[in-house]
Amino acid sequence: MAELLTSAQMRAIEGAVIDRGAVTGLDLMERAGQGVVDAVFEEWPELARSSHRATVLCGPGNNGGDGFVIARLLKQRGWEVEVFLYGDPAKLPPDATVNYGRWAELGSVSELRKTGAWVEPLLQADLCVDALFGTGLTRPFDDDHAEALGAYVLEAYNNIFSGARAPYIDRIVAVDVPSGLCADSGRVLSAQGAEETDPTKRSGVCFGADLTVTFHRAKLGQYLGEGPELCGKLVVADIGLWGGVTGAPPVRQVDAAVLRGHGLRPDVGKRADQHKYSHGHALILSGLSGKTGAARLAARAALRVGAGLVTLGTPHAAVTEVAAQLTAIMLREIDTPETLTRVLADQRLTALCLGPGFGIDRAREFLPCVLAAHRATVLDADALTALAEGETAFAALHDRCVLTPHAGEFERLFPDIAARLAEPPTKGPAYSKVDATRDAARRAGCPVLFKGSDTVIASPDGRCSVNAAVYDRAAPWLATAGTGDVLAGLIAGLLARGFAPDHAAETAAWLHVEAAYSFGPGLIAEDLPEELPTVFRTLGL
Ligand SMILES: NC(=O)C1=CN([C@@H]2O[C@H](COP(=O)(O)OP(=O)(O)OC[C@H]3O[C@@H](n4cnc5c(N)ncnc54)[C@H](O)[C@@H]3O)[C@@H](O)[C@H]2O)[C@@H](O)CC1
Ligand SMILES: Nc1ncnc2c1ncn2[C@@H]1O[C@H](COP(=O)(O)OP(=O)(O)O)[C@@H](O)[C@H]1O
Ligand SMILES: [K+]
Repeated sequence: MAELLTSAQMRAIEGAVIDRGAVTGLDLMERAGQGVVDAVFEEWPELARSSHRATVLCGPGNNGGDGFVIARLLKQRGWEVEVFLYGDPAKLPPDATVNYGRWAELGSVSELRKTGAWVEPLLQADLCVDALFGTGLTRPFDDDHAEALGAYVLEAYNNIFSGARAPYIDRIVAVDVPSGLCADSGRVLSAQGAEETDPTKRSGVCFGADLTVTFHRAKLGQYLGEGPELCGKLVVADIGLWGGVTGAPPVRQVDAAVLRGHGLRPDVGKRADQHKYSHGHALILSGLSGKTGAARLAARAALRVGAGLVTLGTPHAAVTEVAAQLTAIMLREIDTPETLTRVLADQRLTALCLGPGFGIDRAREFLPCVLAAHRATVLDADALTALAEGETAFAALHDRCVLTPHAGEFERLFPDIAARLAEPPTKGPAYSKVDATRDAARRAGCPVLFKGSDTVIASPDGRCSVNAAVYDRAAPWLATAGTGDVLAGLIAGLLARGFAPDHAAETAAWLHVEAAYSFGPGLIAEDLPEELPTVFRTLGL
């Protein structure tokens, strides 16, 4: 189980190990610098074969200290190295001061000025080392430097609005975090109101990288928001620290190990002595005629993920349409909330799914009855919109519900939280999608799965995980109509099987991306459930 750390958690882990006298900050800085050099040669083996030219940009804190170590290690290999410092050498923290001194015996340090004298060497370098700011970034670049950096970053190499990159610098490695990116939120810090005077400052300035080498554990901001794109590729270097987060629940990265813990074991959690009713019965409520596709997708996903039985609760007018397209999935006519209440008297129905293609008016009508049933329930799509309208319905949410909003639905459900998340981040650590989802889950009293390529799942007690489809798990072809309905169905199927709501959400989100990744480009929503058997087999589940 991988924990994703905040800056404060990383500092606490480092501090605890140093306090025990097991290692010094200087040792850690040396290992960090070495870790970056090793990762650079691993990524670009051509650089290891002979000496080259590097420009190292150092900042005023320990990130800059790492930069001085890297400069020295490269110089010792015969490289031509130019070092620029942003800040006053007299104000460097102690370990960075030591490494500044060690470097000063080998080469000079120029001031990183607004004049941009550093831009020319940077353009000619084979490697640019960004050691300006790491986990200590607390505010956006100061105006004068932002001007120089901004002009350069935006125009010459990394246009963060269009994502276009000019091919000026071959290789940029970020030490720990791309400078300008908040390590906790994955957001680029920007000056308040800057966009009013200068549109190029709207998203702030960040030094995007081809490779980011972080230490001990990945940081949250490397998996959220703009983080993955700006990090390029992410490598975690072991610098001999140990220990994890204490106190508050850590944010975990969902992975196969987490899933096994949730019950998705080699037999997919099923035993030979069990029968279909041992694996639960999911009821997916379908929309009206012409709108039944979403619920059918969800139902198929629920069945594929292992629910013993799946029934589509279908309005009378849509029965023929739905019946024509079902085989293993069962059908039950449900026209009114009263009928639903009668159907739910059968306690073998272990999970419900309301929302996909259901229609907002009908969702409004059915929601009270669905919530009153106190079953494990996924609320998605139209059910979320209906939920956002009524305080009574919201108050009826219980801890066996799972809410699965995309950004638009999240804004409708939690307007104040969404507004806070939308504010330009001017200070680090900035309010993040993790913070927002945790706040939402606390208010709702049930797990919330906030969708996106950086899906966040939070529970009311603060437990939280991230299922990010980024780096080597990127599956942008998931952004196609109906994939959200499949996700709702996967959660419903797992709830039916008895998974706890947060475990069902995590497991479903992970399988959803695995299935998309396994299928590849060209994917449409229908393909996702059909890809699950391959995913299970590949994983040895
Ligand atoms: N925590 C750890 O265990 C380790 C940390 N190391 C390095 O230390 C870094 C953290 O060091 P620091 O906490 O000193 O933080 P940073 O080096 O990231 O920067 C903090 C300094 O920059 C200033 N600052 C922040 N935002 C600024 C802005 N916009 N303009 C001008 N100045 C600004 C702060 O006032 C402070 O002086 C990590 O990112 C990593 O590179 C490594 O040496 C290895 C171990
Ligand atoms: N770029 C992306 N990378 C990975 N997953 C994505 C991306 N864009 C969307 N998704 C996922 O696809 C699904 C889309 O759901 P949703 O927006 O509800 O669509 P729909 O209503 O059409 O089913 C979500 O699970 C979301 O996390
Ligand atoms: K950096």
